[in-house]
Amino acid sequence: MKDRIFIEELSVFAQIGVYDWEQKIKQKLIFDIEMLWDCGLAARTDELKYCLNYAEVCDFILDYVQSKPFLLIERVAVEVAEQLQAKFGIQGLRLKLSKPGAVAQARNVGIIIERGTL
Ligand SMILES: Nc1nc2c(c(=O)[nH]1)N=C([C@H](O)[C@@H](O)CO)CN2
Repeated sequence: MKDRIFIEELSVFAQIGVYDWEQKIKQKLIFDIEMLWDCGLAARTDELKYCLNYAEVCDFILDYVQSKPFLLIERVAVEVAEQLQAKFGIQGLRLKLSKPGAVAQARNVGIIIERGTL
């Protein structure tokens, strides 16, 4: 089974950064996520309750990342991945977290993590 639900360029404004000035502002983070999910039952029944609801996943990420301050993007990425696996029963995922404003000379910087089997 290789089915995946994906989310591209989910933007959230977060209190994120290691410097004092960064904790006084909000900065944009962008999530790109692929989540392993067997879509067979949802496809056969056409019922929302059997799918991995990408809208619910997005709402959860927005609430979680806006709920508290973070220093490192590593912490955001790993915590969100662990929360998604536990809350939604996702066996495997790939999560890319971008902080596009962090380095003026770079178009983008960030982290990519994988958990479970993909
Ligand atoms: N690997 C990381 N490197 C850096 C991080 C980070 O979260 N992970 N953060 C910063 C600063 O907060 C930076 O974004 C300010 O411009 C530096 N390096």
